[in-house]
Amino acid sequence: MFRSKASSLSTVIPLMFGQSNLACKFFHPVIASHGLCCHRSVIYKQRYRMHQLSAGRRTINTGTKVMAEGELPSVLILDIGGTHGVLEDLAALLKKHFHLITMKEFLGNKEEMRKKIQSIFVFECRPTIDRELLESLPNLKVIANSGVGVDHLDLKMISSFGVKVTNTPHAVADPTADIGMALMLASARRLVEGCHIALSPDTKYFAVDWLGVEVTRATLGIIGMGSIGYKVAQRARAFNMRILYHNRNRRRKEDEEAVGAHYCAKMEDLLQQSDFVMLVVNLTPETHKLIGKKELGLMKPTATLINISRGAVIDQDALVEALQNKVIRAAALDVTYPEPLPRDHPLLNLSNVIITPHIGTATVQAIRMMAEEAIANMLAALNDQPIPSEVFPK
Ligand SMILES: O=C(O)C(=O)CO
Repeated sequence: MFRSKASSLSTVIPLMFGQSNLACKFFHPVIASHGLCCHRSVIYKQRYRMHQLSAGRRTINTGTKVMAEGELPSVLILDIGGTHGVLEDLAALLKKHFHLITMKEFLGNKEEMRKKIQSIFVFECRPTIDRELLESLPNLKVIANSGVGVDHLDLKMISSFGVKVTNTPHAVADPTADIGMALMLASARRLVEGCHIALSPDTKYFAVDWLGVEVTRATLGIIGMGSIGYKVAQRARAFNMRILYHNRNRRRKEDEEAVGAHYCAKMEDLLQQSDFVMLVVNLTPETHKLIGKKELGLMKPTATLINISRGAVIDQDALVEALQNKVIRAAALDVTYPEPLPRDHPLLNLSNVIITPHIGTATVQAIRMMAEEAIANMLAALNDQPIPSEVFPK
């Protein structure tokens, strides 16, 4: 069922583009101070205004109509609802542009709300969207995912409803690369074990009994050299690491030289040479269980596997076996499948494993920046403007 692109928002016409950041900051210092610069009139009238949003290196222009408060386009929020300060902050940001409808409100008053909803904001990468929900929203135009990975969304099915999907690649790159580095360092230096020892009542211990390994000058193999992988390489360079990478497409020579990264056309070569292997690929049918028994067997027995992409990129049973049999030294995982792991999962009982609960983007700054990126995407989609970060089905 394809929906006509001419929606109830067909009256929304962008009039003017190109205002400077400075002018935007002048008009809206509060928003500008958070990295997003947005010129928004305080007078809610049927007038047309231009919004310029910029965060970091990005500058996104979206034309949007400034609407009466009660006429703001409605956005259905999946998985927000908490009372935590950050989420309230995020909701406040969204409320500047949208009328917010929580899933609970929607389910309690479906008939009344169905036709109003033009966009869905997916908070965190977990909640999925099914056919039934899409069928119930005749005016839905865009699903804005906060986060880069959209493997939890059926892009083909969503697109068959004429609905666009967007993500937030800019907001996630730095914090996710930071988590990759944090896991690599924590695993190398056995930080979690050290912390437990320091906290235990018996503080008589000998560091020589649990020596770590050094990250400095070691070889790091990055599998997946997109923007997050590249940010990891930039950080690793500061540790004088030898950097190898494997990617579908080789990066430009200038990019390689800037971080001193060497391309491995064969993933096997990278696995054999690396002291640390970091997974930073998207989860796709091609990368599902990319690292299994054979690949783990190619790694050095002293090597550490770090996963900041998606749990299903690793064959988890093969990983448990490899860790139990010391085929590799250790693993540090921000992602698993399922999330969270059942309490009796063997990965939770291995001393050479560190697991964090998918916190790549769990920072105050990233949550805000993801919301800003998602807002820019939604406004562009609703105004039939070029969408800064649209994701297409393959
Ligand atoms: O952005 C995403 O998809 C993440 O999972 C970040 O950790």
